[in-house]
Amino acid sequence: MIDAVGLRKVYRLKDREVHALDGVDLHVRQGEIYGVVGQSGAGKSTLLRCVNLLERPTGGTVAVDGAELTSLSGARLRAARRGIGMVHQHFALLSSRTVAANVAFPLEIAGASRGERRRRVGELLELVGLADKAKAYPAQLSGGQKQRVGIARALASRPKVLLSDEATSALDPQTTESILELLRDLNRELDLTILLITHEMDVIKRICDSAAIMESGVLQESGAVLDLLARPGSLLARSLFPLPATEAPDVVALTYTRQFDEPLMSQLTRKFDVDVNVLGGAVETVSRSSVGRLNVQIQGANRDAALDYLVDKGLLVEVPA
Ligand SMILES: Nc1ncnc2c1ncn2[C@@H]1O[C@H](COP(=O)(O)OP(=O)(O)OP(=O)(O)O)[C@@H](O)[C@H]1O
Repeated sequence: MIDAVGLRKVYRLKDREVHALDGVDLHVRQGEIYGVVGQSGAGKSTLLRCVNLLERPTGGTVAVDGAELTSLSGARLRAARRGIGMVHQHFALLSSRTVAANVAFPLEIAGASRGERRRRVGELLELVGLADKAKAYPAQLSGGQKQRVGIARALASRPKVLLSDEATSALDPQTTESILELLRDLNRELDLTILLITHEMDVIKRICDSAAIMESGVLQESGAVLDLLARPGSLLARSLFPLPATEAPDVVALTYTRQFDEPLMSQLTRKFDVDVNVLGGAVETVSRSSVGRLNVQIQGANRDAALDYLVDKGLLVEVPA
């Protein structure tokens, strides 16, 4: 749905150049939620702005829903952009307009009739759970409600793709949770493809199907979240499930990305006569799958056979960092 190839963006300042994007390949599939995570200055916002051509990349190509945006300009680019909605960290609402008028704004620009606008705004406010706030002004809303208005406005022109620029980072944890749930619901109900940028690992854990880790204008790793977690040395695994440092002997870091019906640890003890001691880690639901990453001390004469058994069962067995 989104294919960016070899994206580069260079800002030329008086005394130096900033390579904000340094050869980014990004492939977002139809209907998925894709999260790009990285620290401040990594290039996330630049990437988002280059995907919808709010900024023209210095090099590379961007195609969204089959249209190569980098080869378009003027009216044709504006038309293609209507298929891409965007939500912002600080909501970007017009304070002098009511909630309904904010949501209607892109429809006015697109030349929709008054009746059409009224009908569509009603549908959109219903969709984001704000049907009773149509006549309120932004200043009368909570942060979460403002973001719901931002999302309704972004969906006004029925885009297939939604770009989210840190949509939850100005919100408290509970409100964040409800906005993430809304994004997940919209993704499923409308088959909406969502590309979001965030510095919060939790956002990746909660709603993303795929993810990329960005640093210094480069995607360091990218792919389906569960595939990345199962990869040896995965940065995403280390960031989502940090394991405490340990000095204890014979410890392995175990990662698994599915639920096991059998009690693996007690099987190990029984089958191989080893001592098993879970020292730390976490088990959580990620991408609708049970994911565990644990530091486990395994000791005994048959330790190697026990580790081979875990590998055969599909667990990733690593020496902890
Ligand atoms: N208009 C601009 N002119 C010059 N440099 C810029 C411009 N926009 C971004 N940069 C630089 O490009 C790099 C990437 O910035 P970008 O805002 O994309 O990062 P980010 O990961 O989104 O960070 P944050 O989370 O803080 O927004 C930074 O070094 C930034 O200073």
